[in-house]
Amino acid sequence: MMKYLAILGSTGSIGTQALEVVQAHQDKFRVIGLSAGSNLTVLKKQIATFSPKIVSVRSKDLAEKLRTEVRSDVKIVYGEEGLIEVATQDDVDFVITALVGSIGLKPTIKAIEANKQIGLANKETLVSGGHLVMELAKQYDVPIIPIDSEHSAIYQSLNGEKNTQVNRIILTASGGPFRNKSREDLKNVTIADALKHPNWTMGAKITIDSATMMNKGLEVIEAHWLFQMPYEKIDVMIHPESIIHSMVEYIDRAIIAQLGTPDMKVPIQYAISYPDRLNLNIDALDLTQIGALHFFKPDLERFPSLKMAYQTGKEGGTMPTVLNAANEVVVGAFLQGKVPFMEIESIIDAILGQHQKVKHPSIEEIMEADRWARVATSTLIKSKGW
Ligand SMILES: NC(=O)C1=CN([C@@H]2O[C@H](COP(=O)(O)OP(=O)(O)OC[C@H]3O[C@@H](n4cnc5c(N)ncnc54)[C@H](OP(=O)(O)O)[C@@H]3O)[C@@H](O)[C@H]2O)C=CC1
Ligand SMILES: CC(=O)[C@@H](O)[C@H](O)COP(=O)(O)O
Ligand SMILES: [Mn+2]
Repeated sequence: MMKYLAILGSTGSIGTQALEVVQAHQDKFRVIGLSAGSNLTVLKKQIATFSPKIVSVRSKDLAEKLRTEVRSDVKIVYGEEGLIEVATQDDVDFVITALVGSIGLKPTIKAIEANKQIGLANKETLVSGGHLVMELAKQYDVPIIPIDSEHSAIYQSLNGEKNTQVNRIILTASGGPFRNKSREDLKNVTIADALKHPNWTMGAKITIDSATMMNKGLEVIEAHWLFQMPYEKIDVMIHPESIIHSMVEYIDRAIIAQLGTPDMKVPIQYAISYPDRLNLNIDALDLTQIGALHFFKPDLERFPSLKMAYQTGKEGGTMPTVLNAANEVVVGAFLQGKVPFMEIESIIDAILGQHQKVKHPSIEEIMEADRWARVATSTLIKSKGW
């Protein structure tokens, strides 16, 4: 049966790979909606190839510019309302959320309320408002199928098993580009160094998160919500080769893992075609070529972001919302050369310390905490004068 898709963040790393999968399986998928931020060059090519009915861009100006450059039968919308309109189109069955940042939260909520299935790459949505998203998904009986590679691996390893039989979830982490650097070495790293992920080619924000290991911290919170697991049952293991994408240990101590070459097309195809799988024209994993896989315990003093995410996740309420928003702002500032790499964590820690937690936040309180954290983080960065 044909599946009708909307892709939020179609011009990014996940969005473009999702479209590659779709293009190779045109008999199964039809693209109804796309959304970009400001990359009109890529978006125009996607419009020409996939003929969506509706596309959204970041701002009114960009929407007006695009309107003069594409076919008049494509509806062009913009901003958060535009994202929501794309995600809730009547004929869409499945929404791929591949936006970066908590901007994805509201459109995801609206898509669930419109009974759309969700393929979720946008982890910040669950970090910021995980309790709301999961409650709604349950209420509307809408599946949230992870695209993040670790969570897809867990989803695949859990397939058919009961949650109550799980002893722990083991998230693997590459350790990022600075896995072997001391805190002292980190004082001299550059933006270019931080953007060199050892195993994955991804968008800039998640690549910096991998370098601080905040990515793994966000993924711990993401796993807590997706799999309804207490934090005590979520472990992180450094695995530099990124071949085992994550594993589940059951109460009988059996461990089930998902392995593969690091290629996001695997979790993307799994999410969009679940419960079936699609043929992918990618390299097969040859363990005899790899020879050895390695595993280490993460050093939480060496990677304070991971420790901070566990603590913040356990505190709950609006604390993870603030962690996420502060991280988004400070990573953006790092990428503009305004914050030294070593100070990313101290800024987030300071903002968490200033926040008055709301225990059981509504969507409005989540949005307010997100706004507050963004202003507080920008103000703190400016005051430092780096
Ligand atoms: N890349 C990867 O391999 C993986 C990514 N993820 C997660 O997937 C999500 C996407 O990551 P990735 O693809 O790497 O990110 P990219 O930065 O490559 O892409 C982000 C997408 O979001 C769009 N966008 C950004 N800001 C806005 C905005 N304000 N309004 C509308 N659109 C916006 C961008 O548009 P434009 O470029 O046109 O401005 C782009 O289409 C993240 O949450 C990430 O953590 C998870 C696992 C792996
Ligand atoms: C591909 C993917 O899912 C990323 O989240 C990746 O796992 C990042 O690598 P790290 O393990 O270095 O955070
Ligand atoms: Mn991941």
